[in-house]
Amino acid sequence: MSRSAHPAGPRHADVLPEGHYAAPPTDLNALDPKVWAQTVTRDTDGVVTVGGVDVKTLAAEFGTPAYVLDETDFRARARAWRTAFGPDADVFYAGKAFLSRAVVRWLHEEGLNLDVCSGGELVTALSAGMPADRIAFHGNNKSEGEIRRAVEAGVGRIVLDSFQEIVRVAHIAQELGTRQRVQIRITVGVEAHTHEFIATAHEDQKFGIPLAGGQAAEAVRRALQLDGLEVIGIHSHIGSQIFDMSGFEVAAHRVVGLLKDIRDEHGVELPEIDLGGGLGIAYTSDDDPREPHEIAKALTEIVTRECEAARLRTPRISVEPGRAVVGPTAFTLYEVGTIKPLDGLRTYVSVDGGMSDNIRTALYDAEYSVALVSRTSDAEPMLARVVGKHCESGDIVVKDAFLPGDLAPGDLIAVPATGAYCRSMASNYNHVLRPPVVAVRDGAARVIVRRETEEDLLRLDVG
Ligand SMILES: Cc1ncc(COP(=O)(O)O)c(C=O)c1O
Ligand SMILES: N[C@@H](CCCC[NH3+])C(=O)O
Repeated sequence: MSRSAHPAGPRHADVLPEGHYAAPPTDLNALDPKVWAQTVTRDTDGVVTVGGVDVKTLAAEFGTPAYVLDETDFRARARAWRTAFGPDADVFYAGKAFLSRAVVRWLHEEGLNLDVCSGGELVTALSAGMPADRIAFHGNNKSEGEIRRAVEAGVGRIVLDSFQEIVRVAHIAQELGTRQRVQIRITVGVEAHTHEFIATAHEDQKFGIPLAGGQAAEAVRRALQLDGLEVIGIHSHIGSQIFDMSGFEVAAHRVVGLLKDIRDEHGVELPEIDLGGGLGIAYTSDDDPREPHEIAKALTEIVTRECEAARLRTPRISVEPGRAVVGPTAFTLYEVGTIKPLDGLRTYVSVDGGMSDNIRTALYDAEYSVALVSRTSDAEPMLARVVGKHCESGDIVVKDAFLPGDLAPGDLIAVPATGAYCRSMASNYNHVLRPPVVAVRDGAARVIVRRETEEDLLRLDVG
């Protein structure tokens, strides 16, 4: 394919981006290990490889767009979380970030538990052999059918999210002649420093039961009276993509405060607390996430200290990382299509996917980086915006990016750190087919979620 050269992008002061892309990086061919999966490298010929397979081969074999997942990295991160928390704590991978049967098997093998939040996630987990007692079932509006299925399967815990659900789950468990282990999700009133749509511990929102006004204490009071429930602990999840540990500190303080009140009122020391997920990852080189061992140490110390002060036995801690396990392990591989330089503004680089495979930029103003991966280039950087093929001007994948000025149709570019909440929130908008997930390891690539086909679309449309 011929390469049409494009002018080195505009430098108009008004359009220069803030933050990560305020200035072009010194080397556009460099791949920052902070944002790329562990086994990603550039070959001597300039082509990027992952797990020993180069992206040109992947594109030829599986097509584009495709999510390319580094299995070695996924397993390493899962293991790092497991090891960091040790045998006296539990790590529940949050399946909402990305779930497939292969992933469930890897998690099982690496000793993690699983958090699911719908019947669909539950059936995926069970069908891939995750033992039911290692599954936690979440959700603010679980249907009776979902609850029944979870109780029948014998899930390790159901996380109760409302007063109505306390009664509903107790009733179903009794009907099925069992006692369901439950945690009660509370909102501790923390303002997590993250996007408004993904903060979940302030009181004015749909998740959990507020600690404020004694509502959480009342929920525990009611749950303890019901024969169908075994209350094992309190759950708090403060939000997502969080770097600052102070929110967790406040949350732990307030959860332990509730445990103390429960002990004082009922003479019961609940044996478990779950501090949720939400740990941030690097989407760009400006982000500095903490390692699992640092997080484990910090959380364990906070809970132990708070419990000592309250004269409580330290409960078993669990956490639910999703993004921090899978997010960095995948990139989205796109083929460049139309390139449109707009004088004095920027160059629009269209790819063969878009908001249907990554809604996060449109939804949360998320920042991503991007690189040319099918070759290297010494061309001048151009200020670009990577956009999709949807009928929507907000269909932006990477808002501000510097790409080489000689970028051309047919080049492959990749957006790293798309392992979490991209495939799982993918849509069929404009009847665009959802991309496959290709897992790569030790020189071999295999599809773990296949590409949607036109037949799939037509099969759903029953006329
Ligand atoms: C209850 C619960 N646990 C865990 C998670 C996983 O969050 P993250 O992927 O940010 O770790 C979420 C999503 O924010 C959640 O709602
Ligand atoms: N889906 C969100 C996070 C919400 C997580 C679920 N509570 C994201 O992409 O960041």
